[in-house]
Amino acid sequence: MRKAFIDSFIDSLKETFGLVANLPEKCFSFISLSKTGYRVWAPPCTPNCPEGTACPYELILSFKLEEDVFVVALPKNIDRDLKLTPALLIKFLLTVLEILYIPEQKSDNLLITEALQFLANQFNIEFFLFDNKGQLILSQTHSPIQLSTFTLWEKLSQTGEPEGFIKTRWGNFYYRIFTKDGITTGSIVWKTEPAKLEENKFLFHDDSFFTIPGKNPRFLEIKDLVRQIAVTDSTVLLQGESGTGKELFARYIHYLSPRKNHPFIAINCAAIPDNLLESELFGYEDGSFTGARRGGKPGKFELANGGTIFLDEIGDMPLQLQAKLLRVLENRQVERIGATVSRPIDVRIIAATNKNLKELIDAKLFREDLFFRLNVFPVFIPPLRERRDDILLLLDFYLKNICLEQDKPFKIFSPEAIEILQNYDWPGNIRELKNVVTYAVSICKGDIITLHYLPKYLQNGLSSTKSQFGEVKTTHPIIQVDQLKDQLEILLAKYGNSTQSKKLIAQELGISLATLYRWLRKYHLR
Ligand SMILES: Nc1ncnc2c1ncn2[C@@H]1O[C@H](COP(=O)(O)OP(=O)(O)OP(=O)(O)O)[C@@H](O)[C@H]1O
Repeated sequence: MRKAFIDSFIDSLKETFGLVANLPEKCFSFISLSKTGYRVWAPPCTPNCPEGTACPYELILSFKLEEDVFVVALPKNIDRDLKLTPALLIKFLLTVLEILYIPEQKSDNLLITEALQFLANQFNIEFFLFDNKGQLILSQTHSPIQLSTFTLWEKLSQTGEPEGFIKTRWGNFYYRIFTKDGITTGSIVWKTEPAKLEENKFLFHDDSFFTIPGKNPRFLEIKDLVRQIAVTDSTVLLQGESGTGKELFARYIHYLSPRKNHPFIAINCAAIPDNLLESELFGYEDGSFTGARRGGKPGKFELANGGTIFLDEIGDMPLQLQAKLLRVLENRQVERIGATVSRPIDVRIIAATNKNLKELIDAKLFREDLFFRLNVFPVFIPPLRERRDDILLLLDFYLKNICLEQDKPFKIFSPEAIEILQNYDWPGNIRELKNVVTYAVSICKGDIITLHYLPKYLQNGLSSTKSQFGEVKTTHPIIQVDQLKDQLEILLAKYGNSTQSKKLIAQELGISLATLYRWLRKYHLR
């Protein structure tokens, strides 16, 4: 058991940090084990170490397994410029905890829980580790205000998702629930310090957390299909309006494919002038044209070798290049401009377009044979207005994401703002939604994003969006009610309970005092 534990632990270290170094012999004289059999060091390990702060390691873990002593060191600057950040540590600890978290066998987790506490301390992370019944196993807090773990656990129990955010009066928390064989074994909740983008990036962008939000049944079917296609080597043609997520899906496919550790190269065929597109795609040989770089230059196809090339806006590719692309697809070889020989390539092709390729074929602007070559796996991504049930989810996703990026406390939308956003047409799809949330978060100083903080064109468009999409729904079950109640609680905490305070709250919410009293009665807040 212990051996398996250590093996998984080291595997997790490697997986998270990419590299785990073997410590030089000379270091061992400075490293001792504690009575408990392990120790975590932030070098220098002792004041006597001649290396001192010049030590090339960020962190050293030493531990004894039966008679063997293991020392694992994380180098400070490996080639990809690893920085030991709180986010990276949490990711690592989550990986380890998920593999090993067995509440009944706490002794086996001693190392990791100690390490967790040590690291939390080093990096100022506040966290709480619960067992499956909500009992606190381990915690680390710095807040002068004592956080009620009961409240935290209660909120956690209501979430229903394996990971996500909890907003409390004491700050914002991120949580992760652990399960083993489908049974909840425990959970960890940690406070998202006023997050720095770089440090928390992994939560949203790192490969191992790669996710495409969306719960609409049609969208889920597409995600399923894409997951199946991803593991094959087939060419994929992604179709959908601008901003629907074609590039995101292309990256998703690449990440899920066996090519994931090789390059993903994207090129937008519409953004590059026709005369440059050819050399960008296929490269050129030395001296093949005036101004050509000495020694020649590889094209995107060569750069993507072993990986995936994403040809965005393929409908805009000039006809003469379409012929050349067709040859690449058929022969799996590229010929640089000016070359006499072809080079073999091993590249998966994903193409995307927001145009109707059939119409372009009819207009003789797109080659039919190329279309058939590309259209091996067609994927249609629906516009946002056809999956309205995802609007709230995406708003929520971006709201949290952008608050973290901008280092701001979490905010919520007022019911009126949600009403407008929910009923808007979103011609620019998710890109537009993301921009609207970014705009609102940037200018809103309070906790609640009211109508006032939406771009003017949305504020003015209320009546037209109403008539365009029929009756505006006035309730959005669960989320809206929860949000409204939370929002009222926050404002009461902020302004107090007096009549004067309520006037201020009503003003901030843009509602009448009578409406505010009605809402307070409804949620038993007065
Ligand atoms: N399902 C989704 N969930 C969250 N964000 C998404 C989703 N789909 C797209 N996005 C975001 O929306 C923006 C636009 O996505 P993307 O660039 O992939 O769209 P596109 O269809 O390729 O657009 P275009 O045709 O204009 O190139 C990106 O910031 C992307 O991260």
